[in-house]
Amino acid sequence: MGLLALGTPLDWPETKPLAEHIRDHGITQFLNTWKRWKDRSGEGLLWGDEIEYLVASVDEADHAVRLSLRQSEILKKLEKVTCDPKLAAMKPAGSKAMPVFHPEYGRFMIESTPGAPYTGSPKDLVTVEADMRFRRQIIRTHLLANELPITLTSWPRLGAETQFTDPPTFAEPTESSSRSQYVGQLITNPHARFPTLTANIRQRRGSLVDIRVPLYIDKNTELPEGAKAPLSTGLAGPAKPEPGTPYIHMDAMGFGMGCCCLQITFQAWNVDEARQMYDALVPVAPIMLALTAAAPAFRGRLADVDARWNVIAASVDDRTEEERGLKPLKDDKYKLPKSRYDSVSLYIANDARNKPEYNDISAPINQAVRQRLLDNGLDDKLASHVGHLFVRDPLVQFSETIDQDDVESMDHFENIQSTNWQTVRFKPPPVNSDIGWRVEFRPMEIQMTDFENAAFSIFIVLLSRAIISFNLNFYMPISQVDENLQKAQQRNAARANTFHFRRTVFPHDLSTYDLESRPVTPPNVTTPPNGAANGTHPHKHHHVDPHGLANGLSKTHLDRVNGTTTPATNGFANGNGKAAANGKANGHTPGHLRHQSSFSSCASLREEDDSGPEVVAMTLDEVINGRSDGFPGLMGVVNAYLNSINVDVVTKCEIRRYLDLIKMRARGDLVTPATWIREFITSHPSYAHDSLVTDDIQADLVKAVDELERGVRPAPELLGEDYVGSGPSGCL
Ligand SMILES: Nc1ncnc2c1ncn2[C@@H]1O[C@H](COP(=O)(O)OP(=O)(O)OP(=O)(O)O)[C@@H](O)[C@H]1O
Ligand SMILES: N[C@@H](CCC(=O)O)C(=O)O
Ligand SMILES: N[C@@H](CS)C(=O)O
Repeated sequence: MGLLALGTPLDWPETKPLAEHIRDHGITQFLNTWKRWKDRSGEGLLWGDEIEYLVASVDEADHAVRLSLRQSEILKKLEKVTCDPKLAAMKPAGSKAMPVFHPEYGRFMIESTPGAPYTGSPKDLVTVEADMRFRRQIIRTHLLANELPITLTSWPRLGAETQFTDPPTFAEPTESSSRSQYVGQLITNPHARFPTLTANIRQRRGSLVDIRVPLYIDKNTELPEGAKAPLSTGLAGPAKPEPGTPYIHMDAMGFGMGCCCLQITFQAWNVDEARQMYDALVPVAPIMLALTAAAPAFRGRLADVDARWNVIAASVDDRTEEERGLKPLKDDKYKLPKSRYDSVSLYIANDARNKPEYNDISAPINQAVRQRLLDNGLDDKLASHVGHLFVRDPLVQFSETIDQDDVESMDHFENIQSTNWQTVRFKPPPVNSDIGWRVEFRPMEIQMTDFENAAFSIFIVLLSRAIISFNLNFYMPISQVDENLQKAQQRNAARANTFHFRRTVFPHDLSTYDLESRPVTPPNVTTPPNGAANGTHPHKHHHVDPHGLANGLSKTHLDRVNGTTTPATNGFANGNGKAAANGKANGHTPGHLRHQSSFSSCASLREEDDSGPEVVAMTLDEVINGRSDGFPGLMGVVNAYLNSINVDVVTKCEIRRYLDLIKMRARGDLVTPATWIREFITSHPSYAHDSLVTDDIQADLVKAVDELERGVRPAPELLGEDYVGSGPSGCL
């Protein structure tokens, strides 16, 4: 969630003339931070998740479930959680502090974060689910008896024809900040930031936002009025629906920013590591969007997409007609190919592997900003990144904070930064804090259970460790990443689509990797007792061992990175290539997903074959679980990382439960939440094959989602046979 300052918000005509002042001081603030932090190392990996919830209000008499608008009252209660001794006594053993709850855009939304960031130690990773469940439990106990905390990405009937909020709200097309014909002011968090963002986006754009999602056509679907009309404006990115495609229309920021996601923020050792991690995660973002897809319905209708991304992109699209290329540039400065909420357009690492040809899409840059940063000693890649963010205008400014102390504040910088909602965010250190350079991973959709939310968080954290430890190379042209982001949202993308991905990811020339200059073993990971470790290895090593250990890395390479390697004996991967093939894990896989689980999907890794094209089309299964040509898959590199560190047996078993979910979903053995929700809707007795999600269907869906989360409703096709809600994992 962005900057929540207090004050008197300015409307768009008042904000616009301040844009240059805000940008100018924003850059001064960034430079002050840069000077303080450019050579400084932080404490290494600390990370945290953000979980967004919708609060549902059940009306048994009407057989309807609506969005509860009691965000403020609920948050007021949740603020006191830290000092409630009864709740403190219930805190899970692994959680370091009581959780924190935050407001979000929708007046029906709550966000939670852990009270203190986690480390990357495997023991810490396995506490994440309990912490998430604790947070949900706390919310649950602060709701009314008929309210439920639900982690659905999109509320199917937001903005639909019959009442969808509790208390009832009505569209006020001449009054509300969005001017929507479907939703009223009261769906928006009343904090000045949110109505002001909404109104200023609309005013800057010069019209209401215009969101068009392809409609899922069933045999009795009545085509909406205008279905045959050509689309004049619409979604960011290349995969717009063709003219005449029937679509679901939405016209307010709340349709997008009222969606929920799962975000992960990592702290890096230093700025270079943050830039490296950012770049590596850019191509991973669409993959994880496809794998977590959970939004098949909007405004009471089934969509022909499975994910929220384009909806939010269009919901905050403040570009004028000139900027959107509909008119020649006259009053505006830039033609802007993307909305403020969209995919990353530039890689930023100062790395020889970040080649110009990978930055192959139009990414307008504020050249004055770029030049100022260059003049102050920044390199071109970072200067261009900031210059690219700073083509945008500020959207929310308070009259009290126009003049700031540029040494003590980052607010003007954050004003622009926090309204550039990209798939990955590079976050400079805050002022007056020990927090260092961070990277936020933002594409994932929220999952219905905390088991899944924990699984995806843990997977991404482990992937980030693998990226850093092995200096992985995921670079591919950004145009192909963008194509993937569009494909990721298509219906059934996880199972049916292919995605561009790089085939060779391990560094073949390690001379690009300066092992001497920094520690590469994350500080919170147990260093093997006999390990020399920590990046002080003197040798240069140039090739991945053709004989390939279980994990696809040469022994020498692992020795360099970790001080030692014991893949065959540490009980993780088994090196014989059989576990993945026969579907059985290392002889002992108790608990959840037991029937099909295997920890070491990397077991059959071979030497990467670097002949042939760099980037190829892969199924999601291949991107995650690897290919027979030696591409290890994202799971392969995660396993290789885990093989390279010491982890006790119980912790390994716990981690395996989470990784198995990812592996099996990628393989298509388990469905995505979007598929599960779509099937629930289309097989509901009240569904008339007309694409409509009625109150009746939504009521049953929301109850089912709650039951699923609590573990009282089995859904083996989504969660595996052994999912037990908050019950025991079977690993002890
Ligand atoms: N030093 C740290 N390093 C990494 N993550 C941290 C650190 N401190 C807190 N976090 C985690 O970062 C996550 C986001 O917190 P933060 O306060 O940055 O949110 P935010 O400013 O609202 O983010 P955004 O608006 O970019 O989504 C939380 O999960 C929090 O636990
Ligand atoms: N809820 C938004 C993210 C909001 C934010 O940037 O904090 C999403 O689903 O992506
Ligand atoms: N919560 C997001 C979207 S409105 C922000 O504050 O930036």
